Formats: sequence, C-alpha cells, structure tokens
Amino acid sequence: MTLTIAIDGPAGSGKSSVSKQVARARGYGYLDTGAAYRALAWHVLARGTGAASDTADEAVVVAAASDFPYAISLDPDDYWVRVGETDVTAAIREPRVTAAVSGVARVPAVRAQVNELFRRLVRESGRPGVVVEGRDITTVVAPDAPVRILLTAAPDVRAARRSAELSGEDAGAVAAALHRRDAADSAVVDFLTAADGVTVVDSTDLDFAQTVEAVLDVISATVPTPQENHDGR
Ligand SMILES: Nc1ncnc2c1ncn2[C@@H]1O[C@H](COP(=O)(O)OP(=O)(O)O)[C@@H](O)[C@H]1O
Ligand SMILES: Nc1ccn([C@@H]2O[C@H](COP(=O)(O)OP(=O)(O)O)[C@@H](O)[C@H]2O)c(=O)n1
Repeated sequence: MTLTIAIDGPAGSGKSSVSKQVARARGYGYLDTGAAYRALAWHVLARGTGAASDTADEAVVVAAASDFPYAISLDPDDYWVRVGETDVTAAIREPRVTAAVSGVARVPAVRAQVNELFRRLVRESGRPGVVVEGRDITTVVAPDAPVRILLTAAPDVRAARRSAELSGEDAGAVAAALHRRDAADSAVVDFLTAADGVTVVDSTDLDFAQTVEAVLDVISATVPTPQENHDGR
C-alpha cells in the first residue's frame, strides 16, 4: 500500500518546492493538488469566450469539469501537467489563471471530483509513498495519512518569496493578489490552523534546506527510512 504524506498550507509557504525535495529524498512520488484546480481554471478560460469562460459561474465550471482530460506527473524529477494533448505546466502559473482559480476551487462538485482523482493517483502510483500537497489534504483528502503537516510562514515572507519568483511582476501587486487568494480560499477550507494531530512547520525563519530538513524529521519520526530501520533507530 502506498503511504501518504499530507502537507497543507497557504500560498507561498513552500509546499511545492519543499514537497518535491522531500519526495526526492525519500524516493516517493509528489502530487501537486493545486495544479488540478489551476488546470481546470485554465480549461474554463480556454473553452469559452465571454460568459462561457466565466470561472465565477458555477454552471460553467461544472460543465468544463465534466469534460476535463487531466493528467499530471507524480515524478519529482519530471513534473508536467496536461489537459488533453496540451502541456499546461507553465500556462497554469500565469497571473490570469491564478486570479481565476479560487472561483473554480469553490465549487463543491469540483472538489469531490478532484479528490477522488487524487486518491486514485496515489493508489495507482506504484511508489512506496507519495507526498501530497494542497489546502485540504490533512483534513479532507487524506485525514488518515500517517504523517500530516501544516507548512506555514509569515504573510510578508510568503509574499516576498512569491514575488521573487515572478520577477517581471510588480511586488505590491503580487502580494495583494496572494493575500486576496488566501482570503478567498480560506473561506472554503481552513488551511491556516492545524487540525488535531497535524504538525506545524513554520518556515518564516528557516531557509529552504532547513525547511526540507524539518519536514523530513517529522516524517522520520513516524516512518523511519530503510536505513534508519536497519540501524535499529
Ligand atoms: N524556507 C524557505 N526559504 C526561502 N525560500 C523558500 C523557502 N521555502 C520555499 N521557498 C521558495 O519560495 C517560493 C514559493 O514556494 P512554493 O514551493 O512555490 O510555495 P507554495 O507551493 O506553497 O505556493 C519558491 O521560490 C521556493 O523556492
Ligand atoms: N487542495 C487544494 C489545493 C489547491 N486549491 C486551490 O488551488 C489554488 C492553487 O493552488 P496552488 O497550491 O497551486 O497555489 P500556490 O500555493 O502554489 O500559490 C489555490 O489558490 C486554491 O484555490 C484548493 O482549493 N485545494
């Protein structure tokens, strides 16, 4: 059976980059759940024009979700996202998609549909474990996962990290968009407080390597690596 490592947190907390590195270190798969919501937002925008591409319209979103040929790689060293024949790996990070994604993520039928997909992708991964990251993995998608982590960082630190990535964008606008999206998203699922049994890793004062180490330590406490087993630790 594939082991699930569940990681939640707000935008820019380091979920994707840290989870990817942790997956490499443990020989696990990596599942970016936000990519499904982003790809569906991209799909809605690509399918229609005018009202037919309105990601705030639940009926439009549900119609797009019923015809959504989505595929994602769980390989941390070969990450890609596709909708049908189109590689959307880069396109789903564009600001126009980021601005539309919360509308898509608000639709309960969409959440139920992608959650089933996430569980199936983990089941069929063929890997000993998968690091699954998002907003509701510790609470809804995999509440029984043996390791559940909330990755946080102070809002200004998260905004600074995100704007450093998007060098062409205005830092103030990136920060405002990030805080707006967190506010919209946290009305749907609570990813700002740790549920019972969830370990908080706060990366505000940690660099990237230290954050990866902190997450690996939490995992090792519950799931020793084969090497650690061998040493009798
Ligand atoms: N502890 C850290 N210290 C400094 N930079 C970090 C740290 N964790 C992540 N980053 C960087 O911050 C940016 C946002 O991280 P990302 O993994 O995309 O966050 P999320 O998936 O939560 O939105 C990336 O450029 C990443 O390399
Ligand atoms: N498990 C999840 C993951 C993402 N999402 C939604 O998908 C969007 C994009 O997620 P993401 O993880 O790619 O966002 P970042 O944290 O990388 O900025 C979020 O803003 C949420 O609206 C969600 O609702 N539930």
